[in-house]
Amino acid sequence: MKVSDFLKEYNVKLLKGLGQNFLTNTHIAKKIVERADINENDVVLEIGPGAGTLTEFLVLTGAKIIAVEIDKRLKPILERFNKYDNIEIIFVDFLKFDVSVLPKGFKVVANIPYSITGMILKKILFSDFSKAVLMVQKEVGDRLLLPPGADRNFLSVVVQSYTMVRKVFDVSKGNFVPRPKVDSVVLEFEKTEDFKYDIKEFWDFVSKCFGAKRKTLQNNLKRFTRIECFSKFDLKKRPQELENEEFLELFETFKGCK
Ligand SMILES: C[S@@+](CC[C@H](N)C(=O)[O-])C[C@H]1O[C@@H](n2cnc3c(N)ncnc32)[C@H](O)[C@@H]1O
Repeated sequence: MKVSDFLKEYNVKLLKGLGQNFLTNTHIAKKIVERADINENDVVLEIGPGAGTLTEFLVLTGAKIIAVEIDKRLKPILERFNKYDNIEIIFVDFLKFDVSVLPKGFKVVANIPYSITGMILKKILFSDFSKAVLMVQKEVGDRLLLPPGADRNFLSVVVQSYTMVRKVFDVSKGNFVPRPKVDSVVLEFEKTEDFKYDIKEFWDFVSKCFGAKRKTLQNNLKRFTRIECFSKFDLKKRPQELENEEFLELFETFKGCK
């Protein structure tokens, strides 16, 4: 059955506030799932299965699928997966879901609700995931990939420092119901083994460095640390101009500066 048929049959009106633009193109869903390179020993988290377009392909991989959906109205539509024993659908707000119950190295595949992208990324990055294939709003995804000098934000720095992040493909508005105002992009994040810091501390540090993006590093740093420690850096630069490696050096210096 098509997504629109499910919605009609179960009389579900999609809610903008929950980012409910459901993917209708099954070729795209298949390609997203293939990109995650899933085998039957994997545990895969899906955030927001919606009407189950991605879930259909996830469940066929034979991996253990944990799908976390906030909207209980979708229960009757998702009940068709009850016939599989490798899927568990949990109706709860993902932001309140305890990801520590998932085994180390779990994967994430999701077309996420765009209004909470930052919070979802934070939760994934702070978890024991190994790889995530996520559809996000195109503008947000493209910004995550920006190199130094461009209009990037603290999330671009954190994500590029902590993971190998790559663009998979663009997805245009016409592939969803209802049709959203924005285009989308699928990104792949692979955790790198060589990041030697505490990701939570690094996230906090980079976010503070970008506190006032238009201001110099000096002006940002002096609000929360002793500026004398950073004499070897060019603090006249703005945070978005720094190379990722420079941010790591800056963080190293910050840690030694307390
Ligand atoms: C963009 S839709 C994607 C639906 C489906 N995966 C697809 O690709 O068609 C986002 C989904 O996330 C769900 N959602 C929104 N906020 C959520 C939250 N905090 N926790 C879990 N699911 C959420 C929505 O109800 C919706 O099903």
